[in-house]
Amino acid sequence: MGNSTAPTDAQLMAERSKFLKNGTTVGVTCVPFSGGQPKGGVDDGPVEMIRFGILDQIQGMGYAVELSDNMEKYRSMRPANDPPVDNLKNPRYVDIATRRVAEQVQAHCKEGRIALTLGGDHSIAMGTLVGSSSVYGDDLCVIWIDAHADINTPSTTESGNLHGCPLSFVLGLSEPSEALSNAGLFDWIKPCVRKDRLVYIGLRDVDTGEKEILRKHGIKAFSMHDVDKHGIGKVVEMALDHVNKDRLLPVHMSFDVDALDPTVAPATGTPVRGGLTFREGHYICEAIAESGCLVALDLVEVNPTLGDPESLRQTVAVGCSLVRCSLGESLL
Ligand SMILES: NC(=[NH2+])NCCC[C@H](N)C(=O)O
Ligand SMILES: [Mn+2]
Ligand SMILES: [Mn+2]
Repeated sequence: MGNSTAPTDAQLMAERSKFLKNGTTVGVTCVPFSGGQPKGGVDDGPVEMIRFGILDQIQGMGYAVELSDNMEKYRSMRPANDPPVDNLKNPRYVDIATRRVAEQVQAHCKEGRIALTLGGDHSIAMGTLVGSSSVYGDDLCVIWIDAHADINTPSTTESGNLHGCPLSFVLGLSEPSEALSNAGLFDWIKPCVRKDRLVYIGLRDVDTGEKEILRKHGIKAFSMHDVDKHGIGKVVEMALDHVNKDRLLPVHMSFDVDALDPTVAPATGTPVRGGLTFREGHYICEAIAESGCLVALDLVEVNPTLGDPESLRQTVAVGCSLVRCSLGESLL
């Protein structure tokens, strides 16, 4: 008693608000990019969310908004000739675009802004995680909300779509193949996220090769089965306990809208039945906001061209609302 070295509640509270205080500015990077998978339209995600008013909504919550420029640049980055390397599709396009994302996210994090990235397909997380981890280093915790594990390596991916692979790159799970290194692709991505600081929520469509990877590396995952079994409140608590026991470390949340049930977010490229309800998705975002640890947020895979106008409106609206909740909108 008295001379205990454990931090007091007041110290913990002060530490906890650290990131939020720094983050009174939200640094937004819009990435109209679809090269990580075959369906066009996901590149219209950011502009639809902006049209829906996401930037004004964030400002309305009292944040300053700093918008990275040149969002249209991403479309013009597509190389004229981009044949597959090792079965990976559009490898040069994904390489160059995600490299740009990394620079933009890094710049926001360096300034102490909350880095919000609007996608685009999930391959862009190669860039967002390189960017945030370049500033927060080993401390960075990654909470990946998704129906999919997105942890295929260039040798396990069956589809060759790089939106199914970003985590294997940032975790450094495979040596670059000869073909990739000869082409000089993705050599700028060094292992930058710790395996024990990654946790998933929402999984329900995981490839056989990915299951092996998760098992082999002891990566923690809460599937929809776990959500049903324990309830979302307990699952989020266990997920945070796993990566961030004292709630003192910076958190990067990467939210794939297909984690939600297709009845809640229909306009997305790889929908899977049996997903998170509207409230479960929002609960996760609220709990992360409440932790005060959020330093970076990706909202990806909104594809406004899939489905009817009502599916589009519904998906864009839910995407914007997840972003606002992650920034604390619904906390009292
Ligand atoms: N970000 C996503 N929606 N990823 C879906 C990935 C699906 C599949 N596992 C693949 O690697 O192709
Ligand atoms: Mn997904
Ligand atoms: Mn994903």
